[in-house]
Amino acid sequence: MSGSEGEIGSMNKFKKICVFCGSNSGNRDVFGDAALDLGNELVRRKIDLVYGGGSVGLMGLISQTVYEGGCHVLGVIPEALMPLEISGKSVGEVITVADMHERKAKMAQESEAFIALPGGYGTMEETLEMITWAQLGIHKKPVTH
Ligand SMILES: CC(C)=CCNc1ncnc2c1ncn2[C@@H]1O[C@H](COP(=O)(O)O)[C@@H](O)[C@H]1O
Repeated sequence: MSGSEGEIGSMNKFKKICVFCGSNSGNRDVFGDAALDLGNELVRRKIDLVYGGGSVGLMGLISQTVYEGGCHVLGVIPEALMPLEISGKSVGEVITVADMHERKAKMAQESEAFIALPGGYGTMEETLEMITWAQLGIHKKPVTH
């Protein structure tokens, strides 16, 4: 977790944070470590998680960490992606939506800030959309990494 200290330092004022991250674990242990660290930090600060609803990769890791730590976990996933991104059981509350656009809008609506962890094109796309929405004044929520 890097980002500006100011934003991270004031993370306590948030109750629900959306995390964008990979649906894979990546090829270096540091990516998984970052997901575990952030998950534990959210738990320590009693902050609930909003995420893409997958049980695989870094998404699975952070959602399990936050859920097992006793905070609320809300996953938002398009029905068509469920076979791809949920293997076994996902944790917490899961909302199914019609498509990717609705997913991003719902995740944005449900959270007070956004954090990007390592990930692939999906993570990049979601993070950039939140940055451009902020730039356009569609929301005033911080986006960091
Ligand atoms: C159809 C359409 C408008 C696509 C725009 N593109 C996307 N919009 C929103 N989430 C995405 C998009 N592409 C991938 N994702 C999601 O981003 C998450 C992370 O993907 P990745 O492993 O970083 O790769 C996954 O849950 C994946 O489903």
